[in-house]
Amino acid sequence: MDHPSPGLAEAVSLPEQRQGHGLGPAETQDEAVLATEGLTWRIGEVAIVDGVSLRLRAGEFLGVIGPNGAGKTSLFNLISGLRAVTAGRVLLHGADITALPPHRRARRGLGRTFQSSSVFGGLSVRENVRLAVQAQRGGSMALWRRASAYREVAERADECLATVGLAGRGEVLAGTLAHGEKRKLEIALLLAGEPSVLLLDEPMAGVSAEDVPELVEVIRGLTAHSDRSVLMVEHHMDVILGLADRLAVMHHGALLACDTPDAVMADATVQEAYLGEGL
Ligand SMILES: Nc1ncnc2c1ncn2[C@@H]1O[C@H](COP(=O)(O)OP(=O)(O)OP(=O)(O)O)[C@@H](O)[C@H]1O
Repeated sequence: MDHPSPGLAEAVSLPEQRQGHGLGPAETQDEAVLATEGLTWRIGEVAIVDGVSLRLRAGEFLGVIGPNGAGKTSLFNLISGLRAVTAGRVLLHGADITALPPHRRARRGLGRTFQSSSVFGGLSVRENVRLAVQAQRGGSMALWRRASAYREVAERADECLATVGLAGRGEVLAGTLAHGEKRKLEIALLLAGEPSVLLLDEPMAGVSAEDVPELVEVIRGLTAHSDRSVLMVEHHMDVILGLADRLAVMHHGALLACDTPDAVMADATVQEAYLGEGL
């Protein structure tokens, strides 16, 4: 997307907002739910993603930042299977999923939101989520012949809506939702797939300033009191600093740093990378 990256200086001066969920440092929780090893995507001679090795732990919130064009969305495309890697591996719960298509990665617990929406505007909010739950549970129309199965699907859909704060909006046509609520619905659709790892690509894009705090709280809730892990690209530094346990910084396709937000912000190489982009 074409938008200005915010400056680090602005971000550093923001108030501390992180609310840890009790995860210890890297050494005490080194079982990665998602790992990339030397992940590389080249177009001709140009490495768009260049040997990125990352580890995401259970319950962890890992933010991905970097100047425009650093390769963040491309990294997500490789992890979710939208693009085939040139080299390297993607591991989910220790299993190599590098060769699997996106829907099979999703079945194994890897959920992704897209910058473009997958919402059916002509259906109600609840109907959208019911369809997603039904798809997760096998999708056959035979499912609906059992009243109890229908009830279970409806209940699970309502749970997903409640989790994202849309409990009272089930009957509204999805196409009429404002950007902020639409993003919440997209997250509810993702939750219907019961993912253990969520990839969120710029969830605040297009959301009005007054809707941002509520959406931030919904996203914060995704890892609170659960083993769910989140990998999130976000340009709003105040938002990502308030959410992330660690930050991965990309620059020219490579991973420049991956550490606690405080350590990353103090890193001279990171500051240079942002300043080098003329910010
Ligand atoms: N299909 C493609 N063909 C050619 N170049 C591409 C393709 N996809 C991405 N690129 C280039 O790769 C680089 C990284 O793009 P990418 O969208 O991954 O960066 P990003 O960090 O997500 O950027 P932004 O923050 O602006 O969204 C950019 O220079 C982009 O133009």
